[in-house]
Amino acid sequence: MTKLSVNVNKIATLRNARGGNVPDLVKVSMDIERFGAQGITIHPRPDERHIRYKDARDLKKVVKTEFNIEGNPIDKFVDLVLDLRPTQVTLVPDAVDAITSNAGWDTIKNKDFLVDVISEFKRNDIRTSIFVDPDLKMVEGAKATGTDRIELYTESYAIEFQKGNEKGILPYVEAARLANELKLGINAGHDLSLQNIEFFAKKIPGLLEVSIGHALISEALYLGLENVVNLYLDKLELD
Ligand SMILES: CC(=O)[C@@H](O)[C@H](O)COP(=O)(O)O
Ligand SMILES: NCC(=O)COP(=O)(O)O
Repeated sequence: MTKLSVNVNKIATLRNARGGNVPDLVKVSMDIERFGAQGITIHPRPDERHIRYKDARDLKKVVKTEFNIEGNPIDKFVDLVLDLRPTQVTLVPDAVDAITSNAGWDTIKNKDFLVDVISEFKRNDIRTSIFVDPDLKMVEGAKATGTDRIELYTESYAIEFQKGNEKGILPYVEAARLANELKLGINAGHDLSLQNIEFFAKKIPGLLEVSIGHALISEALYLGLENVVNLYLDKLELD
């Protein structure tokens, strides 16, 4: 079975828009676990525009399922992860000013760096995953870094699926087959949604975990809006 780890970055984005604590990230994360999700993912970025480093510390105290912290392993991030020891760290090579993650690692060019940082996390009993495009050379390169898992970067699959092109899955199937042969665990994420997740999970052999945030939180809004609008209307029916 594939585990669902919910990325709560967008809850923090909404909270930060007003400066208070609504919605309460810790409560929402605990509720998400209560509703059955098997993990909570956060991706603190250097500018802390959504998840703050303090959020990571607060969540560590309450998350009972798998806690996955994603990010570019700059010193500050590495220190945070070594201090909190989440279940899993996912290394993502994003630029400081990236709007969102937009590429996987070049696991060949960055091999020495990745070997160092991954071995440090593994010495501390933290499972490692690295974000990669569905490219066989990058999957082979990932194996050479010593990582436990890869996270397949699914944006191009999501774009192709949206256009009705199911063949967009093919590079992912090939990459997953190779990862299975190499005994690398397989995670996946980015732009997965209620529309495209079922086909992806059905086609990818050995898919261990998906982390989903942007679409899932948006879908929660859409699917909850009618209920909430009606709750307000009930309150306003005063006579
Ligand atoms: C690695 C990945 O694809 C996600 O972590 C994504 O980058 C979410 O980050 P944002 O919420 O900042 O877009
Ligand atoms: N690792 C991917 C992730 O955590 C969520 O990505 P997205 O669903 O917000 O695109």
